[in-house]
Amino acid sequence: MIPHHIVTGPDDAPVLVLSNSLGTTHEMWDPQAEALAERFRLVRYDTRGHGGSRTPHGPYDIEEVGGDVIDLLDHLGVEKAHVAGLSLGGMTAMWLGIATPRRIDRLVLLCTSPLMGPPETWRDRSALVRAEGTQAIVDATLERWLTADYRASHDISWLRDMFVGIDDEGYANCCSIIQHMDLTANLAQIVAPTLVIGGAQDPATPPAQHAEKIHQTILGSRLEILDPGAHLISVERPDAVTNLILEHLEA
Ligand SMILES: O=C(O)CCC(=O)CC(=O)O
Repeated sequence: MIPHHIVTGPDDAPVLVLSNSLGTTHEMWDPQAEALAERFRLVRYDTRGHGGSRTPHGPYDIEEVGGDVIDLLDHLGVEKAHVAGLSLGGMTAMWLGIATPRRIDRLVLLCTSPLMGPPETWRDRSALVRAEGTQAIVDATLERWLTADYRASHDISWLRDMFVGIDDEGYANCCSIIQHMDLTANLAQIVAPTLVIGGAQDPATPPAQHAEKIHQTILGSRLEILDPGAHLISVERPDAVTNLILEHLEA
């Protein structure tokens, strides 16, 4: 399936695909988009079940959301691309690095995990969202996404609106991806030069259990833990994330 996407930047520049997290759209990358599109042909898309993309019958698995990126690259006539993804987007990026190494140039993995258990959490969350909608979990989600200091000092209504605007069934179907996904056994197969970014205060993917393990497993990867920073690190630390991405992709 070709997901809804937006392409900006010069046609002849290297391609960078940005993959969104659960409960967001391509707009989560707004803080990075302008700077990155000066140097890359920037492809932002909405994971299936989110934003402008369709919500096919679920549940989904990691092969399907990864396959959507391959379909998108084929559709755009792109042979090889850099991919940066946050959380679910990072899972998609890791799967691409494992399954289709010849299509992937460099990877940036932000606040993500090859195994984000326990499975019951995801089963229960999808059931709750199917029953009561994303509205039922928006407050708790925003607390995981951003530190208390950030929430107190910034207008985050755009993120709340984005989250409650996500299709409930699409959100629930994507919870199933995380519920069933385990990339740990294959992670060491990634050969793409990889930057791993964590948030020191991320309660969803605490760096000691996730980012550091990814870094230890992917040979030659670079690890950066941003402090302060919670789960939606590209929003909370926009300039630091943009600069790290540029440094890694242009090295
Ligand atoms: O952000 C993701 O893509 C998956 C993890 C998550 O849902 C973070 C949260 O707990 O809200």
